[in-house]
Parts: sequence; structure tokens; C-alpha cells
Amino acid sequence: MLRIAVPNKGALSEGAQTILKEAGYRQRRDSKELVVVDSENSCELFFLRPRDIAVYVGEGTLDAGITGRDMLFDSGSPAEEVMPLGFGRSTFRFAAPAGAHSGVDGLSGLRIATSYAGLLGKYLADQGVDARVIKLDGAVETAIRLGVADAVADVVETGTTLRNVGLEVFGEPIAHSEAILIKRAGAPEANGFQQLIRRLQGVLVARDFVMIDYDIRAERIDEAISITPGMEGPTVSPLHREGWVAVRAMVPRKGHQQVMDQLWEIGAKAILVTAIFACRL
Ligand SMILES: Nc1ncnc2c1ncn2[C@@H]1O[C@H](COP(=O)(O)OP(=O)(O)OP(=O)(O)O)[C@@H](O)[C@H]1O
Ligand SMILES: O=P(O)(O)OC[C@H]1O[C@H](OP(=O)(O)OP(=O)(O)O)[C@H](O)[C@@H]1O
Ligand SMILES: [Mg+2]
Repeated sequence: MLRIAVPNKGALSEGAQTILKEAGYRQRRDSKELVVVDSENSCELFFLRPRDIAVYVGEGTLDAGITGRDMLFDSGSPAEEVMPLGFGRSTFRFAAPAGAHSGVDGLSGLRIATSYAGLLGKYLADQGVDARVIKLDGAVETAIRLGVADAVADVVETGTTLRNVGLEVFGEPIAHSEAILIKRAGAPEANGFQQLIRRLQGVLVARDFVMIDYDIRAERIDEAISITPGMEGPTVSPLHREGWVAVRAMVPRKGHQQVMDQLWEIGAKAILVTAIFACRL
């Protein structure tokens, strides 16, 4: 049985459960269920706090897990990123009242509140800045107003939380994060792990690509192929009409309307775009 750790709540929980569902794994019926046995897929899903997932996987008690890249760095656990999953994107940044600080260099000797003490500590050490890290559990944005810190380092997604308390980001982003699949560093892959990767990759491709079909005059096929090169090369089939062919290719979902415009410009007809439900490349 492949043992997979899944965030049980928080910003990554819904995205993680959705991607596993689309990859064909069993869902939990309610949010109180902590372990789901999926015997059809020979795996067990363990619903855990996102922050703890790197710890379990790094210890080797679980074979795979979904967590945030920032949380993996923060944990210092001997787990490694296997693939990015394209959701739960955020940046990790310094913030303070407008104009208080301009960059990380100015933070020497000051107090910085964060719930990512491991990540922040490593960054400050790399930058050669000797600041005091104040470790809080959450809602760190309030720490400055309450006099506990001179600056904060926290997850920023939309920036709404910072704006609401009158703080502004400063300095370069400390880290860019998204949800990732992790395994124990250097450990051999468990049974079913490669299948999990292939299924997740299939979901990501199905999300990012669409299928395009169109008819085109045979003499314009080279131009058409340069617009829709496909993955391995498009499928070109004869059409029951003298001098015409039918073409089928995968194209990035983003920009597919521009691709349709370009095909139309070179005389393509019956241009159809359809969603990909599932795929294995
Ligand atoms: N808007 C967001 N707020 C917080 N985390 C986000 C956001 N968007 C993406 N993330 C990512 O989600 C992960 C944090 O998840 P979560 O907020 O559930 O953890 P936590 O803050 O430790 O838990 P809790 O808030 O329950 O104490 C990080 O990897 C972070 O980068
Ligand atoms: O830029 P935004 O879109 O506003 O999102 C970022 C905020 O969301 C997270 O808080 P969370 O809800 O996880 O609470 P916490 O601080 O208690 O962890 C994070 O810690 C920031 O406070
Ligand atoms: Mg949080």
C-alpha cells in the first residue's frame, strides 16, 4: 500500500483533495475522516496538518505527501520535492509599516515575527543579517502593532491581509511557493509511487491543454503544423474532400483563442476546441 499524506485543512486542503480525486483516488466522505483506505488503488490517504506532512514523509513513515514548498523548506525535514502541482501559489515576504525599512540589510539587530522560523532563519543567515526571529503560530501581521516585532515575514497571496493592517511588503521575495509532491530524500520509491506521479502529471496536462481539431487545405499543412505542433507532432488524416486534410493536436489552454485566429487566417475551417478529461503522456 502506498501511504500518501494529504493536507486536512487550510489553504492547500481543497486543491490537494481535488487533484487526487481527478487522479482517480478515493475521497473522504467528511472532514472528520483522518484515514481513507483506497484498496482499488492500493493506497492509504492520511489527512494531516500541512505543516506536519514534511515531517512524516522525511521520517519515512509515509511514502508521499502534498505540502507547500515553503513548508518543506521551513521544516528542515529530509524530504524532497518530486513535482510542482500548480496550485496554492504564494510568495513569502517581509512586511512593515510603509517606509519603515527598505531591504533585508536594514534588519540587523531588529525583531522579525514569523510562523516560518526555519525558512526565515536560513534566509537571514544566507544574507548575513543578524536579526532576532520571533516565532508565532499565526496572524503574525498583528505583531508589529502589539510591539512584539519591528517587521514580519509571512505568506502573501493577494496582499489583502497586509493591506487590512496597514503593512506593505519590502525587499525581495524570500521564497516563491506552491503545492508540491514530496518523498523522503534519497529513499527508493515505494510501490505505486511512479503511478501516482504519472496520474498527477496527467491531471496537470488535462488542466493546461485543450484538444484542437480543424480542416485545412493540404498545401497549407506546413504552416498549420507550425501553429499547432502538438506534443509528438499532430495527427493529420485525409478528409473525404479532394485537397483537404483534418488535423488534431493538443495546444496550451492559455492562448487557444489566438491559435484559432491564426488557423482561421490561413484558411482553416471547422476549428473545434474540446477539453481533455484525462490523459497519460
Ligand atoms: N492565502 C494563503 N494563505 C496561507 N497560505 C497559503 C495561501 N495561499 C497559499 N498558501 C500556502 O498554503 C500553505 C499554508 O497552509 P495553511 O495556511 O493551511 O498552514 P498554516 O498557516 O500553518 O495553518 P493554520 O493557518 O491552520 O495554522 C503554505 O504552503 C502557503 O504557501
Ligand atoms: O495575501 P493574502 O491573500 O491576504 O493571504 C495571506 C494570509 O493568509 C494566511 O493566513 P491564514 O489564513 O493561513 O492564517 P494564519 O496567519 O493564522 O496562518 C497568511 O498567513 C497571511 O496572513
Ligand atoms: Mg495559515
